[in-house]
Amino acid sequence: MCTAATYKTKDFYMGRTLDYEFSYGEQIAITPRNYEFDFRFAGKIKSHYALIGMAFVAEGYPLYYDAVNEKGLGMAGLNFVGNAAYEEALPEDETEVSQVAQFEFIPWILTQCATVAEAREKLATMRLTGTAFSEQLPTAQLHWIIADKDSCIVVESMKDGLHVYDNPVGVLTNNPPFPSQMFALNNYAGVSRKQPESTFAGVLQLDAYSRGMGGMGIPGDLSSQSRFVKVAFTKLNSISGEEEDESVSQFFHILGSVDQQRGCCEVTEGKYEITIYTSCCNTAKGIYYYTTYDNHQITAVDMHAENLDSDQLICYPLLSKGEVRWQNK
Ligand SMILES: C[C@H](CCC(=O)NCCS(=O)(=O)O)[C@H]1CC[C@H]2[C@@H]3CC[C@@H]4C[C@H](O)CC[C@]4(C)[C@H]3C[C@H](O)[C@]12C
Repeated sequence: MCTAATYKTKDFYMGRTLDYEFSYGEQIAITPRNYEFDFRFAGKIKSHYALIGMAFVAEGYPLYYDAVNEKGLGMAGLNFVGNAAYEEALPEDETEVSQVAQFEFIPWILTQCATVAEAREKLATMRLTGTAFSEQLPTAQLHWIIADKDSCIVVESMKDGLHVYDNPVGVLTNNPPFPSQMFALNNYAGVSRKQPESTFAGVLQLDAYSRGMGGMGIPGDLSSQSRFVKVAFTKLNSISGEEEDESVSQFFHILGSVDQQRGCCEVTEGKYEITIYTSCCNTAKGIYYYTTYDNHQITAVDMHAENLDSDQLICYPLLSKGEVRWQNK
């Protein structure tokens, strides 16, 4: 499972958790403006917006899980198992629109679009194909969240075509499809950050004996529908200072509300899903912050500290070992 969220204070932030039972060996990858993208069907793009994000680098190619470009447009791919269905690639002369393999969808959009509005235009003239990157890396079943500081959409490629939905909460998890996830919020219309009134029945005066009782009913399990509700409530009620430190700290608390602890979700005998990493990107500044399961210290990589006119990928391995800061020895 995974969860993605957006958050706006003075700047706009976007990030995700990646929950899984093993890691591919992903890294922070910065793709500078002159790295040549050789798209499977759509040709080469030699000069483009620079990207920063989390990627598994295979044969020198950044297979992005989530990324942001220098214009402040961000995108993340999350599992959508059982619902994702892609197009078959057609011979070039049989299609008018650009064909894009699912593994190159993030670079396709982020190298060329500065805003969600521009991404929507690209989406209207493309076919997303199920083409695998390689035999060892078969097609992933994903759906995507795309956001800038003003709007947010979800893209789902299903048997009945490519859907593009407005996302007014700025949150995405996994199954079921996005419209169902949103609909489920109706079940929680009564929850609140405020203490409940005693409205159970006129004859009973019930007591709010603890703080936080307005949120009673919000699910706490790790299913994707439950995480959607939990993180939507947390995000939409979030209050923080506007400054960078306060915003980033709050962002990690938002995604922390759906953190997965080893042992609570068994996927196969003896294998447990955990939150491998949590990310938070300041989309305006191009800074990628992250924590890992064992390293709670927020670590950051700034794309603008690199030569963005280069043509070579720049990678930073995840710092995944935690450190205790001793105070008395
Ligand atoms: C496993 C992850 C989702 C985690 C998740 O959601 N786990 C809950 C399971 S569940 O929701 O409960 O069922 C997803 C998210 C992004 C994916 C990569 C995207 C690029 C690339 C695409 C290629 O085609 C295949 C290889 C590739 C490196 C992908 C590997 C893997 O697929 C990644 C890491």
